[in-house]
Amino acid sequence: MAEASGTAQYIEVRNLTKAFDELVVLNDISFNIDRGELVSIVGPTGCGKTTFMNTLSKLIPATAGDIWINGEPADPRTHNIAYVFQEPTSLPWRKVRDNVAYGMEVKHVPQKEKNERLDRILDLVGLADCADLYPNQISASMEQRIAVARAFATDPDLLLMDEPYGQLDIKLRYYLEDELIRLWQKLKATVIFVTHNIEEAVYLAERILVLSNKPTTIKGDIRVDLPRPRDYLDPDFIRIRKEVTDMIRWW
Ligand SMILES: Nc1ncnc2c1ncn2[C@@H]1O[C@H](COP(=O)(O)OP(=O)(O)OP(=O)(O)O)[C@@H](O)[C@H]1O
Repeated sequence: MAEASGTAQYIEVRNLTKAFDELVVLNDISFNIDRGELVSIVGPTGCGKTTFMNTLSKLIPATAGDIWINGEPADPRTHNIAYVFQEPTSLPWRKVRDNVAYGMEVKHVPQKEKNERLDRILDLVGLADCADLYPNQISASMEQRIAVARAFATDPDLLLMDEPYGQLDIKLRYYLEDELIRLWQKLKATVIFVTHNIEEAVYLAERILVLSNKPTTIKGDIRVDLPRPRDYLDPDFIRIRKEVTDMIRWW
């Protein structure tokens, strides 16, 4: 039986450390996230953002420390931690609809509920019209929407997104960022979103965690209290972007 954490925090990362032999990448990282928060992680190149997400998702074991969800140590057998990678990850032999449904099948969501959620999500992400196409018949941005839709459809306890729009051109990225906000607001997911792009972090997040160089710790925890939809030219937007940039810059 899991030991209760004794606090009201939804997500608690406690003293997380990850080393590859002598190389300490994550160095005793602790922070909390409220239920339904959208938190962005930014940091210098190679500081360990992907290692951080892989450790949180339990794809790789932590050297020390742990992540707690709702007062229990995170466990992929009992918690639903969804992960959207930078590269599209659709199954080429499945139609768009069946690709989006895949996560729910793995989680054994009952048929009726699965179909209801599927219709809603396909609609929300604008994939309803191409639901019967195969991944090789749609664009890269559409494929990335499959991954995002698939993750949201499972109603995750925690949704991890590792630069999901990093490879897309800027216009598509803006469009998909707005779509992500819509999904997050409607489906009330708790999201950690990693990005290289400070502007994207300020546009999306309610809070930004700024990572240091290796051995990596949290250098800043910045609240982004701006109305939505956000305006890149709003002086407050520019101020926060500068604050984050100044924390990361090494030049
Ligand atoms: N499996 C591994 N074995 C050894 N070292 C690793 C392994 N995975 C990552 N590293 C090292 O950990 C450090 C962080 O890598 P990681 O890919 O997590 O950084 P990142 O911040 O995501 O990088 P980028 O900014 O390029 O996306 C790097 O120095 C990398 O070489």
